[in-house]
Amino acid sequence: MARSRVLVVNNGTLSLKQLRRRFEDLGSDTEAVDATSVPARIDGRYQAVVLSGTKVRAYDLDHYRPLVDLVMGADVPVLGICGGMQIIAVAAGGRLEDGPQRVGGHEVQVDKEDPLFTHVKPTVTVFHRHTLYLQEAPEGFRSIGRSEHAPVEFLRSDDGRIYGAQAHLEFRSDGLEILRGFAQQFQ
Ligand SMILES: NC(=O)CC[C@H](N)C(=O)O
Repeated sequence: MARSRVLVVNNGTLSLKQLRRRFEDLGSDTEAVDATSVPARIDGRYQAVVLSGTKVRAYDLDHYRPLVDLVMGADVPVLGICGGMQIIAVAAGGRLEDGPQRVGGHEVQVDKEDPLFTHVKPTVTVFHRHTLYLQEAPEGFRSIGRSEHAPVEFLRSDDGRIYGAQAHLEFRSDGLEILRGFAQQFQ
């Protein structure tokens, strides 16, 4: 079977290489583009879209409009990592809170019944590197993971096509197993 192709949107993350590498190890080819030069449509060229983390502290939706239009209109699975999840949440009307800086491994309780978490236990340890966080899932989404720091550690659209993770799943073994759960939805 031909390898699936994942479009990795680089929003300025420090860990683009690791993120691409994880999907390549899981059996997909990856193509990286900057947020400002995403294609207008998927047109069957990619089987999934992954949004990397960011460096910014506020999201100018005009800047991200082409990316948001692509994500919302696509017919393939989407995963937003850290700032990538925040872009999706803000575009859907969510509000980000300013928290203390959080860097390192932290425990998160996840909804085991979701296919994203097929390969992990109900409590995972994942790597965080962020300050902003979501207090509430925006309309059309719900939280499928929470911690003592944030009530929305993982986000899922009501139709199950769009996922978000506040943690950098490209690090730590639980993160990789969650990426495996995501990859199984299109591979
Ligand atoms: N690593 C990231 O993607 C950071 C996201 C966002 N800028 C924050 O500080 O929360």
